[in-house]
Amino acid sequence: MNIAVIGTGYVGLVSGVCYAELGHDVYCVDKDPAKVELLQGGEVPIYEPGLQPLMRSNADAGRLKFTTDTATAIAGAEVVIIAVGTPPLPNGEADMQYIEVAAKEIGEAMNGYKVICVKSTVPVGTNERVRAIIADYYKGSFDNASVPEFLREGTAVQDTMNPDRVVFGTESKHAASLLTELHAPLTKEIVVTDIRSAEMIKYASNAFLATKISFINEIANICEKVGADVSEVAKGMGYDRRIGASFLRAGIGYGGSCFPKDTKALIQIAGNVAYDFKLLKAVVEVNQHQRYGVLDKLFNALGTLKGKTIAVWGLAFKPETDDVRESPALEIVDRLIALGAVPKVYDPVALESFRKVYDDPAMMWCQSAQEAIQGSDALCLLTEWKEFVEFDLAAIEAALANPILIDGRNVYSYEAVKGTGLSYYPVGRPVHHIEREYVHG
Ligand SMILES: NC(=O)c1ccc[n+]([C@@H]2O[C@H](COP(=O)([O-])OP(=O)(O)OC[C@H]3O[C@@H](n4cnc5c(N)ncnc54)[C@H](O)[C@@H]3O)[C@@H](O)[C@H]2O)c1
Ligand SMILES: O=c1ccn([C@@H]2O[C@H](COP(=O)(O)OP(=O)(O)O[C@H]3O[C@H](CO)[C@@H](O)[C@H](O)[C@H]3O)[C@@H](O)[C@H]2O)c(=O)[nH]1
Repeated sequence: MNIAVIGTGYVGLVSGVCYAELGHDVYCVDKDPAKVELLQGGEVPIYEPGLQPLMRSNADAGRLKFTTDTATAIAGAEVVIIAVGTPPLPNGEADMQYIEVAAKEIGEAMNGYKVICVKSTVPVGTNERVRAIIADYYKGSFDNASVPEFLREGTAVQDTMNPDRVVFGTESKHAASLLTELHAPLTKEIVVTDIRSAEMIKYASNAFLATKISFINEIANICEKVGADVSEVAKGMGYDRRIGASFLRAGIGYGGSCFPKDTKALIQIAGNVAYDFKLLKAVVEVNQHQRYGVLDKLFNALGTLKGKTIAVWGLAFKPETDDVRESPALEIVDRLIALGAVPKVYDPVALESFRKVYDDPAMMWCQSAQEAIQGSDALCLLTEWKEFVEFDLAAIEAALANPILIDGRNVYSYEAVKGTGLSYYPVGRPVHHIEREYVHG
């Protein structure tokens, strides 16, 4: 099949590479000439495990090409996939400007029948709008489909090649059979539905996962007060198949380019049809508040933050990515500076991407985890990178001026902390377990 992908962000690049890996001819287009030049030179502009070798092997095999010109990319394509950004507007609504420009450019370049798919996360009704824009410029026949994407950053290749399901919405039998043929090698679980339902499935899925996280974070906050252990609670809940074990890790709340934006967009989508999505509003509010737990614990431990050096391990919104969009670390570092502390920050891959969006003369940029903790008054772990999880706790204790460890991701076991002199502050787990013999596995 000949496929054109519009936009080479996470979604466009990963899906383009994966479609090529399935043996299709893929032409990716991006407006950003610097990005296209990098991609043409075999370099990947994002940190995503496994992506670069797959991209290079498919480019070398001639199945994957990059251009800045939409007409060139779509000329021979049967399927056109729009994967441009839909960032949040100040009121939370999704910004449709990139989608609309992409639709116009496709309309202008159309040279025959194609199936136009929207993979970007878009409000219900957007595919109809895309159809109308293209139809303004192109009078021939074409079909539309909503093909939402469910990949996670950090495991994007694995998720795309082994998805739990593929969802698409279309009114066209021909488009349905073409898209089924395209995705059949990936999974048996293909949900074919109408366009509006497909658009809603994406928002509903992200909103539900965000709800699970805020739910377990609230349980964690109660656990802290009643002396229960949220990781035990989550484990006990997760064995119930109706609940499921995933997305019940308590911590500093969700970040990233999707959950924060898509929850707020769904609240707006509901609001536009006069529906007050109370539950989701609470999910967002709980998430916003959850990150402040780190600061409360620092206050408890240190009394004041003025003049204190605070090691911050982890700036990315999750491990295995350099993406810092909506990372809770941004606000935590900002608050630390506002409170007169000196953050000593380190992340294995996200230092540069963080520096591009946040810099302050009051902070110290460290080149190693060890450098960040050396002589610091406390350590806050904000991203559960393997390097931090495996760090020797005795070495942390030795390096810190005050042996205070705020574990925002609950990565250390009581067993590991016991026997060290660290004052340990996890999320929703009682520290008195450390003092007594811990008998549960
Ligand atoms: N990032 C994720 O993990 C993820 C996962 C699932 C769904 N999504 C959704 O997919 C969409 C894309 O997300 P992303 O993170 O890949 O976006 P991104 O912002 O990282 O990348 C978008 C790319 O599109 C390019 N672009 C914009 N207008 C263009 C045009 N007219 N022609 C060609 N290129 C154009 C930009 O230059 C940019 O490189 C969003 O709607 C997002 O919500 C993202
Ligand atoms: O139990 C959990 C699970 C996740 N998180 C946090 O939630 C955020 C999002 O994590 P994750 O979902 O793994 O990463 P994303 O790459 O943002 O992927 C989400 O957003 C994408 C964009 O829409 C969707 O495609 C994916 O299906 C959806 O999982 C991160 O800050 C995590 O630290 C928790 O706090 N606790």
